[in-house]
Amino acid sequence: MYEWLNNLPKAELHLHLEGSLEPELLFRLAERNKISLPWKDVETLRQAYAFNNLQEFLDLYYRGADVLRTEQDFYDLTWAYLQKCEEQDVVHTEPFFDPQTHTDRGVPFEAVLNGISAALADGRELLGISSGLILSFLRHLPEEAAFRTLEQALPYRDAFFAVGLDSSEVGHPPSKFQRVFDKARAEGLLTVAHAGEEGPPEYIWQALDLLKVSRIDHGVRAAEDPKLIARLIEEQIPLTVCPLSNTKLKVFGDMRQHNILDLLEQGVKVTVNSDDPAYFGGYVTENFMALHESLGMTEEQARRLAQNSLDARLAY
Ligand SMILES: Nc1ncnc2[nH]cnc12
Ligand SMILES: [Zn+2]
Repeated sequence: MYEWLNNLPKAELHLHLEGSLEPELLFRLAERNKISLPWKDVETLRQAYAFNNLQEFLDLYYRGADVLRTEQDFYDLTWAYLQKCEEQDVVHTEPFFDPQTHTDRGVPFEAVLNGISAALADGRELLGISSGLILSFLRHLPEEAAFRTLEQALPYRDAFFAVGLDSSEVGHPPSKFQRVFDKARAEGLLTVAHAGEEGPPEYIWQALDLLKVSRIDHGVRAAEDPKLIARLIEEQIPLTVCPLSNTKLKVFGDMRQHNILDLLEQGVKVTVNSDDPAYFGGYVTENFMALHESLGMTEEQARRLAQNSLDARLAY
């Protein structure tokens, strides 16, 4: 089944480039940039990947991202991810990057964007993988900081097609960023947002009504609100679901409790994605495989999930 799932052409629509930083590359970049790390080796770092919630993960994710300093680092990070895409028949990807994670440490915005963009261009040319980049704001930071990031990014408007919203969800509702997203849409950008990962269904309503998103990232807590589920089905709003992430961050206690196949059978446009594969134990095929092993996902369901991912693309 693994090979069959691996060979299924698919799109990945929820992937944080910083979350694809494998421990081996993290150590190599630390050495290249002469940064000392608190972990003695790759194995010790991997052992630290045990999380009870989103925040515990984010603390380590931001710590890991500190080894990314130069344009070449961002190129290498993105290129390594694209090689995984090639291995797993991901024919199209719409990754996120979090500029504030880097600019707040003094890394120039241009180094981040140019490194990522150059790798995505090579991915298109050398691997035949189409892509579109999403600039994501960190929701635990103030609205003002998101505005500054958008202003900084607008001169490079052609390098990304949408804005997103990620980081610590609870206590930072989409409404906090309504004006920033209004500005982004006025500039012709599309919008997406993480909502209903740890946060309540109300945050999904806000993402739809206030941020006017084209997709919801995660959205699994929509299942608690029948009216919301009816709307997602009626409007065929895609959810970019990340099964391994949800179990590693204890959104679901166990993969056997995951609701993705129930949502699929109800008619919700769900897709399968890896979120932060270096931290959660697998890329997109491993996420499909977990659904097969724990939920009995059939080949027919896998085909529908893969087709949903191709249908839910926003960048061409
Ligand atoms: N799953 C996730 N939720 C929120 N912010 C994130 N940043 C990276 N991964 C994330
Ligand atoms: Zn995410």
